[in-house]
Amino acid sequence: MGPPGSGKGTISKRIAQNFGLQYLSCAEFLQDIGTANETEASVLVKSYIDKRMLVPDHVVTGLMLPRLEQLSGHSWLLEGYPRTLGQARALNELCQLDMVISLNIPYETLRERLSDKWIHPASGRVYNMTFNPPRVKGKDDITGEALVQSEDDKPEALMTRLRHYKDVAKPVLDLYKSQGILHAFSGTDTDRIWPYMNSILSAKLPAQQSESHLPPVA
Ligand SMILES: Nc1nc2c(ncn2[C@@H]2O[C@H](COP(=O)(O)OP(=O)(O)OP(=O)(O)O)[C@@H](O)[C@H]2O)c(=O)[nH]1
Ligand SMILES: Nc1ncnc2c1ncn2[C@@H]1O[C@H](COP(=O)(O)OP(=O)(O)O)[C@@H](O)[C@H]1O
Repeated sequence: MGPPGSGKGTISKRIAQNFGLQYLSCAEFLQDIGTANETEASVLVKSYIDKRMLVPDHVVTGLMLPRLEQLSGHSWLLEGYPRTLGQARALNELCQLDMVISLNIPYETLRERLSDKWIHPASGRVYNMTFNPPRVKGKDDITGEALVQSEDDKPEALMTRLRHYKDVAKPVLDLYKSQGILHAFSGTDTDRIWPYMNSILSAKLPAQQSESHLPPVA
């Protein structure tokens, strides 16, 4: 968990790779559904994503939980789910989480990072012009296509997203704190947070697993 731009995607991929976990990003999963063949669910999901609103709890949960059930027998890392108390309660019904990670990053750092963030819309690949720049300025490393900046990452939009994040996340963080599974990390640099996170995860997680690919979306 963490506010927009806190580095959830960046650090999740690092964790999944280092510990051999199946990685599932809720936003990417919903994006794939929204762009898949037209079904009732895909149209609904797309309509919320396009309005930059959270997909209603019962819809996102109805999609995520069966996906997680497909991963039973694997160890996984979820990014961006649960985001609301309703989603957290639904997930609790399915399984007991081992650990919840929360990133506390100062506002000024978020603002600076996001003003420097560029994405490749078709794949969702994310770049930062100082932290992880593309090989060729303005172009995606894999396809060579143009990178764009999101309206959502401009300072005015960021303030609104941040306020919204705090309101929605607080009860979820409180729940996980009461369960004793919340680990919060504060800092301004992913690379400085990483060694602490790595040592806590190393103490909790069994030896690395070898899996690296998710089973395909059904
Ligand atoms: N300068 C700098 N940029 C970073 C650091 N960690 C991540 N970034 C960049 O900051 C931006 C946000 O990182 P993400 O991993 O996309 O963060 P997120 O929390 O998943 O963001 P949302 O998808 O907006 O919720 C990206 O452009 C990253 O490349 C860091 O330590 N320093
Ligand atoms: N857990 C979730 N619950 C509901 N909707 C979600 C969830 N995760 C992602 N989404 C949908 O996917 C979109 C993109 O998510 P994300 O990349 O995390 O960006 P944002 O920070 O704008 O929410 C959201 O605007 C929302 O429509």
